[in-house]
Amino acid sequence: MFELIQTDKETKARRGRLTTAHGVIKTPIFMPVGTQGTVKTLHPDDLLDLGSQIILGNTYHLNLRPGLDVIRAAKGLHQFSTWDKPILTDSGGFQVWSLAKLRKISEEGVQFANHLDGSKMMLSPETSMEIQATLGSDIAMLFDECPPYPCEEKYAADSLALTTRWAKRCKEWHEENASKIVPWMTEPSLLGESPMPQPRQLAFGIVQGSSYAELREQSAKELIEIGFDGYAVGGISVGEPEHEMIRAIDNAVPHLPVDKPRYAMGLGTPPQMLEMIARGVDMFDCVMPTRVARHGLAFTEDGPIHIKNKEFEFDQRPLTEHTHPSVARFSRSYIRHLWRAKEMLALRLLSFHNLHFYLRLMQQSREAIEAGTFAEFKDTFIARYNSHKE
Ligand SMILES: CNc1nc2cc(C(=O)NN)ccc2[nH]1
Repeated sequence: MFELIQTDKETKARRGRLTTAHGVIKTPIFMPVGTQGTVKTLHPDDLLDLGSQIILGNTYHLNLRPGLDVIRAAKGLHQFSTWDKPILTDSGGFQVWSLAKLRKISEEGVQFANHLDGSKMMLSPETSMEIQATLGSDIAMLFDECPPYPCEEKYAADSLALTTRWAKRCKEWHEENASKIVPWMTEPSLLGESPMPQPRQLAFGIVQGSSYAELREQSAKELIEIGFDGYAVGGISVGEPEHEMIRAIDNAVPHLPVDKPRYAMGLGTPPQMLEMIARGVDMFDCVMPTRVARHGLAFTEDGPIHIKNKEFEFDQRPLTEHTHPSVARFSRSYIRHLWRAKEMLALRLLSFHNLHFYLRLMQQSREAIEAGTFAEFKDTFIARYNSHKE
């Protein structure tokens, strides 16, 4: 599944290829987030124009709305959304913690009041994996407990022990049932040409352990013992300071197998991603590029800019000199006008631009690793990006 192509000499950065049923993914990679089956404001063709190789969907949201019957009738999320390249689905572990109310965690799973109408729902290792199999994602994430930050060591230890027991149940359910439920496994014609000899849904483990080094190591080792196609570092980007986030990666990644992908969940800013790539992380997902676009923020090589600022009133330059041609044709002055006039095109242009910025940064990182210049690329990019910080 994962071929490690090259490891940088000065850092732990690496270049790889992850083969999934719907396509081969070049890493390091950023995954645009399509929580409810769409990357907000963008058409699947926009994502192809941007060079997006894989997008993320959320089990919690899609199970809640439109619900499994609708997804099943459409023969899975690829058919439903018409995105026919790879999809990774998160398991709902994080959303239950961050979104739902009145959570009751038991050995069985998590009971909660959903964020839409407050009615009671339940997610368990088995139901989460069944939802992900019905969605037919290429990569399914195990159902875990994402501990709050900060939390006591005892809580973190008990939580990771639960996550490990749940990981076993996820793996058992997945091995037994995925091939009978994943639409493109029960009906191979849905998949067509695939780079995978025996196309199957991959399953990734999620390392927890909060901010405790020995717990992160323990979680990694227990998940490796169970055996997954890739390993995510979870329970990060949950409100902890940046140095804690980086420490969590330092405490987990060295214990993960070199020949499997590492995925930092829910992360992060351009500098944070480069720091993580230097530590051997291969995959990222974050709502930031599309979410901050909706707040009028555009990423640039000199740090983010708020397009509504007066300084751009007469600025005839494009958002950045390397932005996508379909955005470069518009001036900052025009996009500022659209934003202030509450024109929907502003949201689309800023979302498109920010995703392009993130995906181009990954492309530049892959090229720098290949050229053996990643350390210099990282330091130069971060220095310029932070130089304009007030
Ligand atoms: C935006 N921050 C953020 N942190 C995350 C953590 C997880 C996790 O631990 N899943 N089990 C998932 C998505 C996340 N997004």
